[in-house]
Amino acid sequence: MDNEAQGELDRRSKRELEEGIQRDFKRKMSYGDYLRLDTLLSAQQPLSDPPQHDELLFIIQHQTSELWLKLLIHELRSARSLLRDDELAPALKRLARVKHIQHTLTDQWSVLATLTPSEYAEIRPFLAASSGFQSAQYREVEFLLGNKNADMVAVFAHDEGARTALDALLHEPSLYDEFLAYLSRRGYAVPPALLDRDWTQPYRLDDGLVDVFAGVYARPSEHWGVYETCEELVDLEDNFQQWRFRHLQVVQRTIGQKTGTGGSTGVDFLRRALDLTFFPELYEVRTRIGG
Ligand code: HEM
Ligand SMILES: N[C@@H](CC(=O)c1ccccc1NC=O)C(=O)O
Repeated sequence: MDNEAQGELDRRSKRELEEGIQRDFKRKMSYGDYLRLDTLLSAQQPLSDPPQHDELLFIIQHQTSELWLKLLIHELRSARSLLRDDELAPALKRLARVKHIQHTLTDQWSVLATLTPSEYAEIRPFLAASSGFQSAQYREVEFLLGNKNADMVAVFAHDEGARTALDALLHEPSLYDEFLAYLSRRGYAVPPALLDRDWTQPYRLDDGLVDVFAGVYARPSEHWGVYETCEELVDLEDNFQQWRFRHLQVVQRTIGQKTGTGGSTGVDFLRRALDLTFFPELYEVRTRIGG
């Protein structure tokens, strides 16, 4: 083999590091420093005894979900505040990202679905009374989207930070409330009762608002930005329901009809969440379209 051929083989088996590549991080911030990986990667503390191989999967599935929920909250808060400032296009940009995060959250169920009922049964006793029902960030997302339920706040009495954050959101307008206020400022005939209501109460369908949306959907080209936002919101609700449904399927295949560690009936309780709707008028208007 000639030298050139030898060199080509070398290049294919090992990549030489370039001169300029940084190697000394004694006095410089490294990748791990910036991302606080020491903290992040020391937060997986399995409890099973004897150690169960699959507990790390269970922990990481939840921790990654909580990280994505953190970003969802960040984006939803920003979208809500942009709407408040009449910045519709930037708000829509935020919602586009929200939808991708939701897809990631839903797709990652397939990883946990590899956990068999027998494997999960080895971990479950160590979970005690803890449950995803106690996810503060999940409730924050629900509140931001408008699924207000004051009873949820008491679940966080043990965690002052979480309780305060959730209680604040309970008292604030949701993303949908801000959209309705935006519509009103733009001259749409949003019923006044929707613009000045008790934000802590669950949102209830309003026929007058269905009329407003019926006008938008009858002539999309005359209401393009609003029409587009309506459809983005429907995508968000659709995605949220897909997550709920995948959760339900994974719960069904791992614990069947068992009651939950959080104290609920389990699958039956979770199935009732599929009846919840964030934006009822945007679904109701569909029955009316096209006569
Ligand atoms: C083997 C996997 C899982 C099982 C068997 C399971 C089971 C359950 C059950 C039975 C409930 C009802 C509350 C209770 O009584 O405990 C519940 C609620 C919940 N779980 Fe899971 N879960 C699993 C994985 C996850 C994951 C990965 C997440 C992601 C963060 C999650 C988030 C939630 C949330 C947010 C609720 C509250 C839902 C609601 O209020 O409608 N769960 N889970
Ligand atoms: N509720 C689940 C337990 C559970 O899944 C869980 C427990 C601790 C931390 C997160 C959990 N995930 C979702 O509910 C069960 O009843 O098996």
